[in-house]
Amino acid sequence: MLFEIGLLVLTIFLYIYYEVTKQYGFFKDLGVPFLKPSFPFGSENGKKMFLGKISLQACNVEAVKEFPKEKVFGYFLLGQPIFVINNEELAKKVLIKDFEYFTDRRTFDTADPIANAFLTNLTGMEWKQMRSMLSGVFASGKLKLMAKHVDKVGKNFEKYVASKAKTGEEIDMKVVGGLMTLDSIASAGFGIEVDSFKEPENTFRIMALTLVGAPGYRSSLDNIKLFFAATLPKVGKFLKISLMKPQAVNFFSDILRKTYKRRMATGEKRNDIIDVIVEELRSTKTKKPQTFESDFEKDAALDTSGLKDIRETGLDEEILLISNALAFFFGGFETTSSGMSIICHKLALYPELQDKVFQEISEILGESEDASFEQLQEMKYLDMFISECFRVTSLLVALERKCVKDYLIPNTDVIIPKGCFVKVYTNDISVREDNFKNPNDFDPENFAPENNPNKFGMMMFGQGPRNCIGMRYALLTIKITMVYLLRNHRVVRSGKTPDVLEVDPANFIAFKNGVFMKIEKR
Ligand code: HEM
Repeated sequence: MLFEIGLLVLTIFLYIYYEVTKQYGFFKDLGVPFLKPSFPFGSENGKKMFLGKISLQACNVEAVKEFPKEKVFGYFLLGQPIFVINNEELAKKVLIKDFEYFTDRRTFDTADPIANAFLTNLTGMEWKQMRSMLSGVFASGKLKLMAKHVDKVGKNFEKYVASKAKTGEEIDMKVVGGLMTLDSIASAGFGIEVDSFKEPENTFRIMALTLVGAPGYRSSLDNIKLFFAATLPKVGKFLKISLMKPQAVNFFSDILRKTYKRRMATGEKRNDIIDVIVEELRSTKTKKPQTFESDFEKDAALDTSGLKDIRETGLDEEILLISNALAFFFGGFETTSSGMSIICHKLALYPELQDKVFQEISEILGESEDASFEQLQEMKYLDMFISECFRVTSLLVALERKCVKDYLIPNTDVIIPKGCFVKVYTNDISVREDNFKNPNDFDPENFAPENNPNKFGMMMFGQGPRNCIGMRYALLTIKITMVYLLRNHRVVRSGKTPDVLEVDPANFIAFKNGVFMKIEKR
């Protein structure tokens, strides 16, 4: 018996060894420089990441340090070859001009049909169909109606801030920004009004934290599962790995289903994401007109050839509503609160620039109690400040794409084969001397129109047709938060405010040791 068990273990080990190492000659055969791999973790940067020593971002930064002058090189994650593109022109080709070769991202093939239908998880024509259908969800007219829900939450946030100014307590902006973001999504997204500032333990919040696997709500076992689903999808599917905790999925699906049924039956409208998604689902024409409010959006134009009318696809409206609403939750919750943390950290570090932001807010708001959508659009210095925060501190240092048809890298004889992953390294583009007036300092004037900023240099929301679909909504929430934070208060450094925000290796959208600061009354 012992012999049989030993034989089985050996066979499994040999199989894993073969699967992991079979492509180790990949880059050598292509003549592309690469970071040498070793079993089982792959290249040294990948090994450090898997062992929890460095973050996902640092994994890419370390790789680039090895080949700072190469436009294209490779490394291995386990047995998976990863191309790195570290060149602005090539980056533009992969993300925008030659997008048809790189339409997909890494997907998580799970046992969960709702997660499998997330926009983030769709590929090829299915993705294009859904992206086109959702493209109107955050159009200005719709956003303006949603802004009222976020504004209400902003006022709760202001009361909370006032209470902290009185006691002089330190706050962790990642946590507080999370409360603001969550209540906004609850209201503008799910039609539910909660006040997490008063009642942080409310069921909606606990379930939301469980759903996204926020720090403290995700075990090491969950991280291992996620890792398998991302790097060995066949194993992930075989083990029936689910990305989301079933009780949280059921909780939100139930809310969405009931709300959907009630609204269908009563005709009730609240101008929130539920209404807008259903409207978009119903109004979808084969080719919807695309509207662009910036160059960033123009670069995201979708080639709509071959698209069907959504009603011909046979997809179920209720499932589409649930998966898209949850995908927005996933895409928007931790990212927006991390974005707010980055901004507030900079406000605390640069009080004189904070005064300029405040000055603009108070001039534009005047005596008005509420911040109107139009007033928010007028806040141009705030826009510049936010862009500069995201240029200097980005959540991601590289954007990932999957090559969907063999791609000959221009001016070389190297072909990126179909099926390979490519990391477009964006970090260096943000600090290139010729891209910004003052690239090495924190200076919102870098984004002043007269300084001709390189729109490609702020990659926080990605680039090209697969960029962040929620950017306008995220910026709206962030701007409302800044207005209610600063109009009567100021953010100041506290003993625990870090000089530099360091990403937590265990969670790429959280920061090591929090983002602490204090609030003072103006
Ligand atoms: C500050 C906040 C946010 C940041 C920094 C952020 C960042 C990003 C980034 C970097 C990507 C990948 C882009 C690429 O690969 O080129 C992305 C995609 C995405 N984001 Fe956001 N995001 C934010 C807020 C939101 C919000 C509020 C929503 C929804 C309401 C959202 C929904 C999505 C979705 C669905 C995708 C996938 C798009 C696709 O695959 O077509 N994000 N986001």
